[in-house]
Amino acid sequence: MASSVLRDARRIVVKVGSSLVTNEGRGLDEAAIAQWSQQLAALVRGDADGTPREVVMVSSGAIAEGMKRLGWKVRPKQIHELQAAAAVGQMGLAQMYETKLREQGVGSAQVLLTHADLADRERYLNARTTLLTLLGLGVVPVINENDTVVNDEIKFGDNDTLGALVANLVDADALVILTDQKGLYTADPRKHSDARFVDEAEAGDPALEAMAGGAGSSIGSGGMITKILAAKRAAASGASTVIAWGREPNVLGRLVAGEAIGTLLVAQTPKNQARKRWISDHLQLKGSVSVDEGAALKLQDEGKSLLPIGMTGVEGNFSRGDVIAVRNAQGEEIARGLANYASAEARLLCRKSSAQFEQLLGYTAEAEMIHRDNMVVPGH
Ligand SMILES: Nc1ncnc2c1ncn2[C@@H]1O[C@H](COP(=O)(O)OP(=O)(O)O)[C@@H](O)[C@H]1O
Ligand SMILES: N[C@@H](CCC(=O)OP(=O)(O)O)C(=O)O
Repeated sequence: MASSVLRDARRIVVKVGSSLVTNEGRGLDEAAIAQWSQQLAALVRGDADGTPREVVMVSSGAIAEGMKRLGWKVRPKQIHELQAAAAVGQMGLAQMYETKLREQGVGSAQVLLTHADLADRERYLNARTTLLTLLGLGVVPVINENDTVVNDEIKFGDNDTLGALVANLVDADALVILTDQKGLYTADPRKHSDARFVDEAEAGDPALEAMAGGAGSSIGSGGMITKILAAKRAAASGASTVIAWGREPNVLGRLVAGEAIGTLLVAQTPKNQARKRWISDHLQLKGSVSVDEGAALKLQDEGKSLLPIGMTGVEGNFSRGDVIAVRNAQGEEIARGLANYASAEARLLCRKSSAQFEQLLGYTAEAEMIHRDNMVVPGH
């Protein structure tokens, strides 16, 4: 089991912490970022086994790098000073990844997200679509929190949580958290010399939370507890997590080759099942669309997406990203999922082919009303 989790993963979110990226605050570790970029590029190209993988990098370090650039020795307490430091440091961070990935022949993209972006259904779908488009283009998104616009109450705060939410967002198969320890120990190894290493456990096992202490350095935030909770969150969409030492030579390449490195926290629910459960459990129905017999068959028998051409009517008021039901000609609910178009637009698109969307709406977004990845059809 253990060795196959990363080997079988096709879409991977990698998270690196501030202390690693910035050499515990001494400045961006160019050699380390070059190493990770080389490893990310190898995954994207599929160097190891001929299988290209999609990778998202979640990188911390903006505040630590900004503090260094501003000549600040002590981490400020004021939130606006932290935000200023993050804005300064993010420039260096993005530039460094861009340069190092380009040297490897791989494109990169900067994506800054907030909690509110992922809590809002429409922004969630927009972020998801953009990231999936980037991944499809073979580009590595480099993500950080958009520190400029958030305060303490609505901050992810630590990027472990952000990494897990990104794993949920893109339906990653695995989350790899690179840090300054070899993985999880039974207690903080900086304080307990007798702490034992944990090779593998179930993500979400409450016993893990008792093992984890806070951040070990003055640079990182969160410590192990946020990594344990991130693994639990990632597991909710079916992604397993590995916590490993970021300076382990070729750590990413060796993980996807099946080597057991670091601590593996295994997701208990398979990916597809987890996402579908999330769609059916967590979201309130905002409306519905009725479909003809042909569309109903495509959904129920062929597992296809719902296209507007098969829609005969739209009920209720909903926005892009809301959960809606799909009803057959008899009015029975046959599926539910995330709407790509708001109800007003959906009404215009009924019975229309995607070639007509631009003329009707003035723009084209997705060809589907509900993409099959965002849809639950009972029995499938
Ligand atoms: N049970 C534990 N096992 C390993 N490390 C732990 C544990 N509890 C607390 N830690 C601390 O967590 C630190 C890593 O978290 P953090 O400093 O936030 O790093 P990052 O910037 O990579 O997120 C380690 O250096 C370690 O001192
Ligand atoms: N977004 C901020 C803070 C993120 C942060 O400290 O996270 P981490 O070091 O991973 O615990 C930054 O880039 O500095």
